[in-house]
Amino acid sequence: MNTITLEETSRWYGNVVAVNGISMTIGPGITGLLGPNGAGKTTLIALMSGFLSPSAGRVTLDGQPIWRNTEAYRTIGLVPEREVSFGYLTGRQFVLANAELQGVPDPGAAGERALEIVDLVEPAQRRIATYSKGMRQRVKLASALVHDPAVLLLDEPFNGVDPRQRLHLMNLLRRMGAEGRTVLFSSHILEEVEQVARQIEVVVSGRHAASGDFGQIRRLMTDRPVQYVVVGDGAAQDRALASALIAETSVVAVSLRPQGGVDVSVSEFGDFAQRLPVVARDHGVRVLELTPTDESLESVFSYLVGG
Ligand SMILES: Nc1ncnc2c1ncn2[C@@H]1O[C@H](COP(=O)(O)OP(=O)(O)OP(=O)(O)O)[C@@H](O)[C@H]1O
Repeated sequence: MNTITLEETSRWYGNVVAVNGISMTIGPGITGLLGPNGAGKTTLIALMSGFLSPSAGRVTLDGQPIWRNTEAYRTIGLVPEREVSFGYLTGRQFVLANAELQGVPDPGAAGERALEIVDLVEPAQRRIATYSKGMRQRVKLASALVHDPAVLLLDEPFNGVDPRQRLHLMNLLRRMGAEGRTVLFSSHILEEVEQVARQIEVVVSGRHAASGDFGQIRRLMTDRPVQYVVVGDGAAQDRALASALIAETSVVAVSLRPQGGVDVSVSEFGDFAQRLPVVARDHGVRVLELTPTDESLESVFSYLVGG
């Protein structure tokens, strides 16, 4: 129930392939859609919410295609990434307008209920233009909840939101997930996704790169080969360290840097982190610095897709 399925789904814009043959299933509970900027997250969410038709493949809700399916639209709530452009409306007016558009039986009551859920009843008489970033996210969430959707899709809901509001939003999502709704939110930050999502789907360059719980994804990301610079106390120490480290099973390559320090390629970080202090001590080397050299999220992601 309330399961979104993508089968070999692609979406292209002219000759740009934004989503490339993705198959995945999103069921009840919270799923994090993780990927760097431009990975295709917004396009995927637009496909799942029926805003875009797939160029190839199928996107279904409980077996029924979502595109142009009014029934599915009644089941899905969407919190888009873009800001509410009606800053001159009060929060209440905005949420009410959405309740009316959804055609719910009692739009006034539905709007109030949604404002209550996101804890915005009191500021609801103020214009949205006066809201903080976190409040603007919450008013979008309220408007997505007016028809009590069983499926909730949120595009980068934590972007630019301050830590306190972020916690509030996370708790809200947790509650929605615990109620048995299917909740999917996108993010480019692993830590953010880890904190709330039961299941994580990673997309990179329009492709489905990995899938699993946060333990599995974290392991994939930390167990990849990583480059470090280790700096000892002087050139002789660097040399001693280099020759000692190459004997370690977690080390794949070492080379001395002309400017000082040793470049070390590590296949398994956990083991290396435990062994480095031991090796340094055994060889009388003082380690002054240990720095990862390719820790950018992009390098992590490109490793996951084998790039
Ligand atoms: N309307 C469009 N026309 C042409 N190309 C587009 C269009 N929308 C998105 N793209 C391209 O498709 C790819 C995926 O974009 P998408 O917005 O889905 O990624 P994203 O993961 O949501 O990224 P971001 O977090 O930066 O929004 C990008 O290369 C983007 O430039």
